[in-house]
Amino acid sequence: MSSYHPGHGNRERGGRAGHTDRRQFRRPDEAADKPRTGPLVLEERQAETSTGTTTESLAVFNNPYASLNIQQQRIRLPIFKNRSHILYMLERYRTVIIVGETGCGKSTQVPQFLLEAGWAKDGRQIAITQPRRVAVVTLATRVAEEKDCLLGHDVGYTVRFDDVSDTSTKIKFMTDGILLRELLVDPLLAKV
Ligand SMILES: Nc1ncnc2c1ncn2[C@@H]1O[C@H](COP(=O)(O)OP(=O)(O)OP(=O)(O)O)[C@@H](O)[C@H]1O
Repeated sequence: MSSYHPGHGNRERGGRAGHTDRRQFRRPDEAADKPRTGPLVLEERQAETSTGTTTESLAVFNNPYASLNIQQQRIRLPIFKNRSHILYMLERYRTVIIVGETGCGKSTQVPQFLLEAGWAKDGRQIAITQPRRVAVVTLATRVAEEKDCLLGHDVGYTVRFDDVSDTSTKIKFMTDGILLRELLVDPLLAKV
């Protein structure tokens, strides 16, 4: 994975028509034996689910802090300096809307702030929805990497036909459709 440059903000979907000047990133060697976390999983799953070629659905992250360790990368994200404000607002109000530029850390950091503040105690889960399954898998993989845990244990995800979580999962990413399905079984989302 050392040759893969995860990124800050600029997410490029490969195959964008007319976009010729984007940076070239080397893809991980598919033949290599790699752990079940990190961008390789994303690529595998995109390849499985993509209706087009793999190149068309490749997600690339450009990260200026890639040389730092993952915790140093976390604290450099713009959202980090608002951590206490966000936790305070979430304690005080039932609904909080967070607006921030793309890549500032909303999807990957807020769930971890909540976990660190004890919101996943007593068997409760922190659920994060995304409209697309690719985003679900990417984010879960990244957060598992940041938490230094195996994907599917403390951090997991559920998309249709693919449940990578267990009963101990504390941060779970899912598609909107999966949350709706869970609402049918548990209308009050008692565990979330
Ligand atoms: N799969 C990944 N691989 C490498 N780096 C990642 C990955 N996912 C996120 N990051 C890094 O974490 C940072 C925060 O990403 P995050 O998805 O939390 O931002 P966001 O504010 O939710 O963006 P958006 O509004 O586009 O959803 C990114 O800028 C990027 O540097």
